[in-house]
Amino acid sequence: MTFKVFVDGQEGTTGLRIHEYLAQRADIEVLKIDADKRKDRDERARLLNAADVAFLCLPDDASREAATLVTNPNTCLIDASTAHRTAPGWTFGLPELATGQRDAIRSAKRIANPGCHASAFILAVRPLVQAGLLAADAPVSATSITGYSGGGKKMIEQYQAGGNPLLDAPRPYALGLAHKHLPEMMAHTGLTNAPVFMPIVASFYKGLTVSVPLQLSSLRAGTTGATLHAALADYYAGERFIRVMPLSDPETLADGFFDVQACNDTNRVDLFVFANATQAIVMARLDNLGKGASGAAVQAMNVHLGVDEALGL
Ligand SMILES: NC(=O)C1=CN([C@@H]2O[C@H](COP(=O)(O)OP(=O)(O)OC[C@H]3O[C@@H](n4cnc5c(N)ncnc54)[C@H](OP(=O)(O)O)[C@@H]3O)[C@@H](O)[C@H]2O)C=CC1
Ligand SMILES: CC(=O)N[C@@H](CCC(=O)OP(=O)(O)O)C(=O)O
Repeated sequence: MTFKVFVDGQEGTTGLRIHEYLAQRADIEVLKIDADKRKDRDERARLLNAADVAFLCLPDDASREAATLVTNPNTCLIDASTAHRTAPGWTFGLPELATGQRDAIRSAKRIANPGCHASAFILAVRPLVQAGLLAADAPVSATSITGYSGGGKKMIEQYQAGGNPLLDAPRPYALGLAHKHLPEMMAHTGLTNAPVFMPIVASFYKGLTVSVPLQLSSLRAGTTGATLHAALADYYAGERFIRVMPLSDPETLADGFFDVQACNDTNRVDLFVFANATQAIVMARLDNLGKGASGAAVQAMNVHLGVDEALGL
């Protein structure tokens, strides 16, 4: 059986990466739009409605517009943008989120995929809230170190043009404390307060790690690093794309330093707990263009179509 797939935004960073995944597949027929028509509303509408699955790899407004163009009840939209991640009628495209999420993705026709920072944060924190180790109203903070491809074509051009010494150093941003991923981070972890979240973009292409610092005394009485680690290991037992790394293991570091790029070119998320007697840091590492975007979108398509979730990478 062959499935027809259209990528709206095929020339963008996420769209191009999805095409690379799809090119390896014998079960997918890619519907291509002519280069000069890629922003033509009628032609996009025609292809969106001809597709079994259409990926939206577009800015938020264009994604919202694309959703209004679909009249074919068979077309399943998988939106990589921020537009629909907490919108009613849309299913969150993170199969590992909770029991039942795969079934929800399988039956949904509107799937909103998580943001890259949000994927890492949610996968690290939700099991701790669900196990009752971290109170839903706890004050949580997080940082994220990300490669510049997370900023899409414009940011990639800036970094690759060279000549701007400001781009040589890591740059914290979203210091208005209102990053666009906060609503999905709250909605899908169960946290009732927005985390204090500071992302940092640095001069490397891709790779991302979210770190969540925790005082053990602020967690459920008696919680240790081992308790946190066991909660994550239990939650993700059997998940092919999630690896819970050994507790506080120096072997997972390179000469004592954490490697933010070690999940690149995979669809994997590595979860870490580093702890001492009083404190812990929970970390989640992924490829922002893999499990953070394009890999996750193809995985959601596979779950929806009921085909093997393997991505061939
Ligand atoms: N990069 C990443 O790591 C991640 C990105 N995302 C999200 O995925 C979406 C796409 O991001 P990304 O690929 O990085 O962005 P890019 O800027 O690299 O690509 C967006 C593409 O959409 C095209 N486009 C813009 N408006 C329209 C329109 N009206 N009709 C058709 N095409 C249009 C652009 O055209 P043109 O080439 O002319 O500019 C561009 O090719 C965004 O919402 C982003 O937030 C999600 C997770 C991670
Ligand atoms: C470096 C950088 O700018 N990264 C982007 C997130 C990329 C991502 O996950 O995308 P969407 O939520 O847009 O889909 C940011 O922090 O806004």
